[in-house]
Amino acid sequence: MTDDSAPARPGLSRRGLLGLAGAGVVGAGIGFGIDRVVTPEAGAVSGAAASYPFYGEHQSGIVTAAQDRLHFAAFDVSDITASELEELLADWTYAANRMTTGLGAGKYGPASGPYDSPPDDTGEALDLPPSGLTITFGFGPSLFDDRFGLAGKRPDALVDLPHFPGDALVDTLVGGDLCIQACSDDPQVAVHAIRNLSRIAFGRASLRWSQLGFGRTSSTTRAQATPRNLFGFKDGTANLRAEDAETAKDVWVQPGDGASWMTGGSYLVSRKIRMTIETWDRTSLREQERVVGRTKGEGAPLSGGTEFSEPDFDATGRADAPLIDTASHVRLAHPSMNDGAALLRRGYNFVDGNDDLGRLNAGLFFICFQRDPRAQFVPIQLQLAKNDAMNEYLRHVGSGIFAVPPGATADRPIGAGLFD
Ligand SMILES: C=CC1=C(C)c2cc3[nH]c(cc4nc(cc5[nH]c(cc1n2)c(C)c5CCC(=O)O)C(CCC(=O)O)=C4C)c(C)c3C=C
Ligand SMILES: [Fe+2]
Repeated sequence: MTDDSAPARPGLSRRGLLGLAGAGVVGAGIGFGIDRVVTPEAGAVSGAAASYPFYGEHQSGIVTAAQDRLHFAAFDVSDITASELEELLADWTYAANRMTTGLGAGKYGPASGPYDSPPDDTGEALDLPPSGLTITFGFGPSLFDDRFGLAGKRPDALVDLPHFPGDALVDTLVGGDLCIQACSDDPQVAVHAIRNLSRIAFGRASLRWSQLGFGRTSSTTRAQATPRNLFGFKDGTANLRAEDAETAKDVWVQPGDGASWMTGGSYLVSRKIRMTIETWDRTSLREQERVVGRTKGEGAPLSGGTEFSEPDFDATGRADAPLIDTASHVRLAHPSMNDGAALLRRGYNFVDGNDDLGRLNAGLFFICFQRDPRAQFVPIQLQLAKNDAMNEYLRHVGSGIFAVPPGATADRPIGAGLFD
């Protein structure tokens, strides 16, 4: 469908224009013909046609019903100026807004526009509906060093994560100046989004590391059934949910929390966690359930009840032993063990081929959102890293922390508050 109705880019740079159209010259008025179909009512339809608005008070992809696929990317910003960084964020905003409605990244589309220039969209999503695509942007601690004059804008909550006991982080899987989380129910749509945003960034930011995920490992709304992780257990049962009134205070940065440009934003922590599934698969069901603290079939707490029953950590069985083991994951991650702290989890399973020993390189790409990582992810992970029986089957190899600013509007691109 012909489209030129997307909101104009605020202050579009010549450089950005070139990036969006590839490396060539953009000719005015040529070839507005081929693009994808706009979904009429964002969020009102489900399935492949589902579409969530990019613009809004908060970024989408946080409390949005978790989609089934992920492409996550961390970028390093090149040797550019602060105003070129601002232009990059404006160009990303423009393209992200289009792609989440099912349009191509640029106004011409993959098979139109100036014939002697590269197309402004790569084309692999041309015939595909938006499939619930959300694109969520974040800023890593390193963005606030001395390169862009942003040191004074670094929120106190955007801490450098401490070294946790047992961490086996690999340098090439850690950090990043910027991140983009693309989620969709169609893997090709998520990959198309990251590919095009990366293409638009050419010369301004480059990929540092990236991760594909399949199979969500959380539910973020009450309507969603609980999925399973690669240990075969239901994951996401006790997650924060979009509909619950208390979720907002645990997820969104509130006025007075610190850096005012982050009000309405959130903090994302990512951990690439390798799961030694071959060892797990040789472990008895009794031991698997002891480690998790829930039943494998129903996902009910070992203290009894059904999936959504509250765990009773005081309940005891034979010889007065606690029914939910003191080292079980569920007990140690529970708010009652962590000063009331809770997380909105939004992770994905991954399998990245196999290692030299013939074991699947599999695990969970853990993502969580929160109002303040100093009071949420850090203490919970410290507790787990020290005491969790699950550690025997886990290895944390990648890590990232990012400030996720509030949502953009048609005239205020993502991260505009950094440059006020
Ligand atoms: C620091 C936070 C967490 C990490 C890292 C983490 C890794 C991890 N978790 C599972 C599997 C399950 N986790 C479950 C519950 C759960 N996990 C965390 C936090 C982290 N998990 C929290 C806060 C909770 C909820 C605790 C509660 O309030 O009851 C469960 C049980 C089902 C559920 O509630 O989701 C499973 C199963 C894996 C495999 C893993 C690393 C690979
Ligand atoms: Fe967990």
